[in-house]
Amino acid sequence: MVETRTLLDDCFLHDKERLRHHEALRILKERMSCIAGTQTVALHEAHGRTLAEGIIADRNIPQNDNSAVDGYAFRFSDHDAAGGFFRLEQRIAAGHPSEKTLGPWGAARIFTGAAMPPGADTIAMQEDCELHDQDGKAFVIVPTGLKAGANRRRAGEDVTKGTALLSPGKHLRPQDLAAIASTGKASVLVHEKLRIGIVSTGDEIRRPGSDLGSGNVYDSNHFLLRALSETMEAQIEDLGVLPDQADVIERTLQAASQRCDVLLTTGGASRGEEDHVLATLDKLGSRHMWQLAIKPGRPMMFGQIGSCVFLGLPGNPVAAMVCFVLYAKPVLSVLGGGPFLEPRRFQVPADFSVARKKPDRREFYRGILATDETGRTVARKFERDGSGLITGLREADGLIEIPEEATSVEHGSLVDFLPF
Ligand SMILES: Nc1nc2c(c(=O)[nH]1)N[C@H]1C(S)=C(S)[C@@H](COP(=O)(O)OP(=O)(O)OC[C@H]3O[C@@H](n4cnc5c(N)ncnc54)[C@H](O)[C@@H]3O)O[C@H]1N2
Ligand code: MOO
Repeated sequence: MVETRTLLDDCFLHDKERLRHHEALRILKERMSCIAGTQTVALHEAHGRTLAEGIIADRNIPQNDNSAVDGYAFRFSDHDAAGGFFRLEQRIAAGHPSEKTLGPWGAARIFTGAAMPPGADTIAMQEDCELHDQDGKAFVIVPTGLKAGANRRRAGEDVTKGTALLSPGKHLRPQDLAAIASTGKASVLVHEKLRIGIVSTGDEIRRPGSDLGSGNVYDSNHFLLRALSETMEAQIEDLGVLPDQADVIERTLQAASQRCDVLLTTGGASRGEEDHVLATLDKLGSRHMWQLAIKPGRPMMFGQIGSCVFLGLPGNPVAAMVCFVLYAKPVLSVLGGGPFLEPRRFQVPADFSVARKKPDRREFYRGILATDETGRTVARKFERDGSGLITGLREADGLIEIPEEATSVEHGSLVDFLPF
């Protein structure tokens, strides 16, 4: 009798037993810590780097009370008695503070950013004032209706002395550099860049610029992963395209693991006998995780060869990018001294529906943000699901995340959107 066998044609049949997304994150969080050293760099070289020291303001910012406008500074309590008629006594430009206290009913010509003279507390904008000359003396007529303290920027109103501005682990953005500069620091302690070796695998893979024979595919993943890694301030080592040969893969990964902090591979993560990356990781090091209950990206693997962290991403480009965003990026951030940088999520109404989704796995669709007829921001789904379709990645603004328990998506229901 011929035995019938249930087809495993749907390779996601066993998602119940697979490691779930949140468990994978827990394992990664538990096992990861900073491995990057530190170095001091000039502030202009610190953009995108990971801060390795805390930044505390050791002075008030701004340092002095100063004017927010070009105009006339006066003592508010003088206004009514003077009938708004002030003697012009001083002229104060930015960078040229005055030590002279305003006399009674006195005013100072003042410019934006200039320190307030002692005694003054309020500034009238020049457009609201009138100049008057009497017996060769200059006066300014200040209108009524201003509030005490108008147009004055207080010392320390941005930051008061002693405030902690930035903590270690911060990925420095342009506005963070502005904040550091405002404290007077010219250099900053940051973490060294991680050395990341990037490997493509597969006999069919060719580098752009070379001829494409029948059955060949250009190496998109190298450029995808390289650029994604560079957003994490990495020092990239291009380990090229390795053939589907166990001995070559073994030799290359073994040697690279001694030089690199992290190895990022793509392809060969699955179970086929031509998929040698998994076997090599098992042989040379240890595997901490493989096969996740997600789509795409299921064959993602994580382990180590010696002290080198190993991130084995699937060969399909969409799966490679999804795995990078979900797992590799937070890991690289932690290794480099930063936080576990999970993607941000916000909820948007779905401008699509899915009649049937398999339970027990988390799915990530390529999502496009659009505006519907009522002006609301909604998420559209790139209509095709294939994990090899770079077009979906190119058109997408981010990923739409559908949780394990969902079995369908209704049009108009709120879905999580993870912007790229
Ligand atoms: N029998 C099964 N087959 C497959 C399974 C499975 O469970 N059972 N899983 C599928 C899933 S899901 C994925 S994802 C892929 C992952 O496979 P690998 O990581 O082993 O990747 P490859 O087989 O080497 O390649 C898959 C696909 O991607 C193309 N590729 C590979 N590298 C690149 C590159 N650098 N640039 C552009 N494209 C690349 C490759 O040509 C293949 O088409 O396995 C499924 N199969
Ligand atoms: O996990 Mo694979 O990602 O779908 O093609």
